[in-house]
Amino acid sequence: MPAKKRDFFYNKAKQMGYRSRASFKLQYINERYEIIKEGDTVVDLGAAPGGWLQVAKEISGGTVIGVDLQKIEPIEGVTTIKGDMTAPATQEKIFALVDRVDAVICDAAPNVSGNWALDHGRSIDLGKVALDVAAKLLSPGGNFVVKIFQGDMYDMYLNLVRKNFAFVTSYKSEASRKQSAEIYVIGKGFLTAPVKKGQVMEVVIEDVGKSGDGIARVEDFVIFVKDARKGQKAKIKIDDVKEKFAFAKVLSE
Ligand SMILES: C[S@@+](CC[C@H](N)C(=O)[O-])C[C@H]1O[C@@H](n2cnc3c(N)ncnc32)[C@H](O)[C@@H]1O
Repeated sequence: MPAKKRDFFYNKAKQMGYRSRASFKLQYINERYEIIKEGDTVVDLGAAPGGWLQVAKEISGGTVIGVDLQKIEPIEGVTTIKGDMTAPATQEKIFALVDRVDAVICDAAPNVSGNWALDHGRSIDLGKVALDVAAKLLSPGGNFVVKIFQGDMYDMYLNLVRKNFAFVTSYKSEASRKQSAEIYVIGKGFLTAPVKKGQVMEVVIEDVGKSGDGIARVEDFVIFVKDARKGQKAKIKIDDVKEKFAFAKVLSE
């Protein structure tokens, strides 16, 4: 972006009380794709200094959580976590605050080394973590935005997102530098399994297969239940979820 235009966005952000030019990117994305709606719960990964958090809070007015390696100066009504989004301990802190969310947004960027292949790889790694966190947190139909530095793994990443969302597109905002290869991948309509790992639920065992595992169904979703009897009304705990299947154990009857 020419310096003049960059200054324009910088000054506009300052005038409007936004912490970064990046605020406008999320505004543009949301105007076009309605990622965040009023009342939504939103998790923002790589959120410092907080420009996206300010916009997310303005739009949703609901629960908004921001995570970053850097400390984020307080924003009214927004909860922040200082930590590495790739670390399980940080992710646990998010999961402890919210059960399901409507949108996961991620503008995280690796420290740029100048070696494009390396920076691209690191950006893809962050993008995969963001997708993983989104898959654990999003409600069915939830939305996702993630920044990626383009490169040869971009198509592979886009396909990963496609597997998880009903509608996937990409967007390069005007506020992004023209020559930069950063792009926002947008996923709408999270396709989720109706059960989650760790969930305890009651099911009726429809049948017992040759393996000895009982089969229960929730919507189109098949749950294999260890040591179950046909016709049994079983209280089960989901151990694992893989694509269209889950694996579970019967809890005490
Ligand atoms: C472009 S800035 C985000 C700007 C933000 N969207 C805004 O509007 O203010 C990218 C952020 O990603 C963060 N980041 C990079 N790697 C991270 C990681 N592993 N965990 C958490 N944050 C990370 C950086 O610290 C940096 O603050």
